Amino acid sequence: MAAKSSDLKLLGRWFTPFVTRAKIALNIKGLEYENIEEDLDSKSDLLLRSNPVYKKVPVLIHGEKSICESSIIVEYIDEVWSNAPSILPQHAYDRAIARFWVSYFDEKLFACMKNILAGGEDEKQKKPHFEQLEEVFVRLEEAFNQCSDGKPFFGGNNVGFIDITFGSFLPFMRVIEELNGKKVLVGDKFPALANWAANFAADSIVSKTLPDIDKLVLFAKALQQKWAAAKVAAK
Ligand SMILES: N[C@@H](CCC(=O)N[C@@H](CS)C(=O)NCC(=O)O)C(=O)O
Repeated sequence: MAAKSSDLKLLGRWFTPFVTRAKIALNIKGLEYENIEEDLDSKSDLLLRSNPVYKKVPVLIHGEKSICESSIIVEYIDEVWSNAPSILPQHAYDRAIARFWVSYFDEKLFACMKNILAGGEDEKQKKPHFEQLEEVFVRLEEAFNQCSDGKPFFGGNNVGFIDITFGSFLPFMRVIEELNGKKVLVGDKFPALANWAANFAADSIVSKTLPDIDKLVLFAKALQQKWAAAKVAAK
């Protein structure tokens, strides 16, 4: 099904990995869409009407219909525009495995990364979260070797569902590395993942969709200051 840009609107915010997921999926399918930047401190009526339950971005508006939650948006895009390249695997079991890892990223990986960022300069507070991050990477290194079958991506030769959802967190991973002065996704510990990350970032569609790291570092520093001020005010 072809889509005109007037048919598709994406309510988002440039820095969020959840929005990046939707953008990569739209770009993989070659779909034109209107990108609407939301002010999350003063949400638009359109966002509040389109996602009345969570009031979060991303929301994909297709014609008159709203689709919420980033992984559901990616699945929706893949189902509606089912032309190649496919984002989800062809076989039901492989799709189940991909959904398992996508939910793992949201449960575990996102929490670790958020806790590290929230830790600011406090090394003691951040230590257990860095340890958890390493555990997550150990699991994902294994998962990559099982899913990729010797190919460059979790999805095989092309960027797929796991690649999009995990890979959208990579810019924030780089920010964590930059702010903490150390590499976390390192080739000597996680050779398959480090290689995957390089392939993912170099993909022609992904590379033009990921947010700028320098801009993201500035954003993360401002966010840390905001969190620190809120903590002081709450004492
Ligand atoms: N589970 C959601 C998470 C989306 C999310 O957390 N969005 C954040 C930006 S990163 C948001 O809109 N926050 C606004 C708010 O919480 O008020 C998804 O996958 O789409």
